[in-house]
Amino acid sequence: MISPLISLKSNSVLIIVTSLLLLCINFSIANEDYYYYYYKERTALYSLKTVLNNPFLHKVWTGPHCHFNTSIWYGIKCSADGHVAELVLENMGLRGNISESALINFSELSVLSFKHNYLSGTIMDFGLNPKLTRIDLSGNSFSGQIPASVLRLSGLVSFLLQDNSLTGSVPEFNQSSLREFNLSNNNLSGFVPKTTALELFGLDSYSGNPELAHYSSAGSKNDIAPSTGSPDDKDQSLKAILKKYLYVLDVVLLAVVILLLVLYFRKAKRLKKMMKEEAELRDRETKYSMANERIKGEEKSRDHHQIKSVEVESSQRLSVSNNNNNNNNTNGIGGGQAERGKLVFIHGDDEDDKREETFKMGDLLKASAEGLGKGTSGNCYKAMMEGKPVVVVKRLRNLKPLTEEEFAKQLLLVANHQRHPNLLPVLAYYHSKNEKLLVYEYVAKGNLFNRIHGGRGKRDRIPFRWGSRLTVARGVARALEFLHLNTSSPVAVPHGNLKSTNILLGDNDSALVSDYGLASLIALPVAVQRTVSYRSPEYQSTKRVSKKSDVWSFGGLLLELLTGKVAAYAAPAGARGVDLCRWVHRAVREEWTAEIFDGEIAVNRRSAVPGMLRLLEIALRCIETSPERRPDMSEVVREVEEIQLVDQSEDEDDDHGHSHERSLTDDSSMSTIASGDYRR
Ligand SMILES: Nc1ncnc2c1ncn2[C@@H]1O[C@H](COP(=O)(O)OP(=O)(O)OP(=O)(O)O)[C@@H](O)[C@H]1O
Repeated sequence: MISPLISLKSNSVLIIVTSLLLLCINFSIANEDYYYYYYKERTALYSLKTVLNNPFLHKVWTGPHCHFNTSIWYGIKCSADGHVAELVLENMGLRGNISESALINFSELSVLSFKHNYLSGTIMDFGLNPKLTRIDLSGNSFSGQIPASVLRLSGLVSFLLQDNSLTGSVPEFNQSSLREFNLSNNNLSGFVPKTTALELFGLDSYSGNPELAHYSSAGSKNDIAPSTGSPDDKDQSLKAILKKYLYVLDVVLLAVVILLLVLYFRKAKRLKKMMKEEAELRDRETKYSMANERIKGEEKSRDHHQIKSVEVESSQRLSVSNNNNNNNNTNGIGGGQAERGKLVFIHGDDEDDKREETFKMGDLLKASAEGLGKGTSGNCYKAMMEGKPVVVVKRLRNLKPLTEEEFAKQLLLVANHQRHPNLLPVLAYYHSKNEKLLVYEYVAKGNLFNRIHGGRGKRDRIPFRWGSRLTVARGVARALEFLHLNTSSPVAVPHGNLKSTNILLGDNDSALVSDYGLASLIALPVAVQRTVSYRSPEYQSTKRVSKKSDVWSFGGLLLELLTGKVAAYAAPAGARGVDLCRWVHRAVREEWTAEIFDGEIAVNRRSAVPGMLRLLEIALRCIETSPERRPDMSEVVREVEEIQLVDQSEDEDDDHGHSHERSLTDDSSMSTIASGDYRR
């Protein structure tokens, strides 16, 4: 951006300097001209003084003859630029023979008068006195012809040459400016030319010329001879022409300089503007990227400290005091309708079920948070408050556009479902225009997915044995049964998203099913993405989530428990899964059932095998393609509970006499499963 400005600047400066240099040269030439002409005039005046030889003139014609337009020399007037403009020496009794070239150095001369003296010689050449307007040489003794150069005096007003001894013809004067004209009393001859200018003057102007006829009827053929001039004259005229050109050049150069300056300043202004705009743009970009960075930073810190971001909104608009002890709540939700900005604790209907409101929104806002994971319905954060129980905050997103009342109503349904030992209760919720939060107890042992798949092959992995898996299966079955049978709910709410990451592990491997009841809050397109039940075969035709689709999901969960393989439809982001239903069906069909079970289940426990096969059988019935052929959850619970829970310590025993594979293949149940007779 700067370089064009510099190049423009340097070019312009070069041109300006050159132009100024030329102007200086011109000026010095002009100056030199001035002095040249000044001294030439002076020399001519001195020559004239010598010729005239007049004591008076000798006395007064000294020093500089012109100082600008003033002169101390007698008979001389100067022009503004210090040249002789008038030469008037009248009635002084002057004598002398004036040369023809006596006036050639007076280029500015406009008035010449030597009238009434005794001067002789020929009439001077006026070829280099173009400004002459008045010539009065009357009353002298001039002889010879009237020079043709008088015809070139275009501004001639007065021409008085009477009373001399002139001979020859009258030149063809035709200057329209001519007002006074007298050639009387000379020895002129021929005809007075018939020109418009001369027609103005009568006989008096020609009288006293015996051989001169007043009008030339034939018209004079007097050619105006061009001034031949001396070499010096030629030099003068050349100089005059050169001077004229130099003036023109000066004007042109000056115009160029002005033009360049104008262009330079305009371009500089434009460049300055462009640079300013560019700087502004850069400034804006910097601000924009800084803002972007800031937003990114904010997003990042929101991810890590999500709860903190609520603080801004809450502290601005919301009261942090939360514990609503108002018991006029008929719906079972603590405090009835959520007051704007308050954390609303969810209680059961009866007094016994009242939760202790051990923390407030303010505590939550101050808590340090740790991200647990990004679900499709929102992100989960572990919130650690000082001196308070650790909780999990689920920041909901992709919600249906529900009003606060509708949101509270849906949570009421959840609240009514929550009082079961295998369902993770929602402790509280928070609702504002921009923020919807659910608060849960924190379950330290984590989720079933990590228990099955986490740390495989690592030495510190605690094996997940058959007894624990069966306990989990029972707990989940009971929780689902509870959800499906809950008649107190005005709307039947299937879980809709049953999968191993939504099953948390409490004490003694008790299952805590979470994430239930959210399907009614989430916008449908997102719900389709997240909800495992939507992947059930019948969803393609019915487009509805049902209790039977929950059964299908439960079947899938049992397969995951038994095989230790990740189910593709329920795999969290980043985990690759297999189509467990197809895989297991194939294994059963091809009678390599022994390979179905996770090697870690019961390393060498023969006693566990019947239960495992029984659970596999139940799982296969749950994943029947036709929903009608699937058992309902009550049936499933009964069957799962019939499976004998082997002594936990047996899980750990080593039975070196029987290999795991042999135990399974030897079992007669295998043939039952393979033949498909597990269906009741
Ligand atoms: N109360 C809790 N205690 C401990 N861990 C929890 C608790 N609630 C959720 N988690 C864990 O936090 C993680 C994120 O859960 P979240 O429900 O947001 O996503 P998801 O279960 O992976 O997917 P989806 O949104 O489909 O349910 C999961 O690993 C989940 O097991």
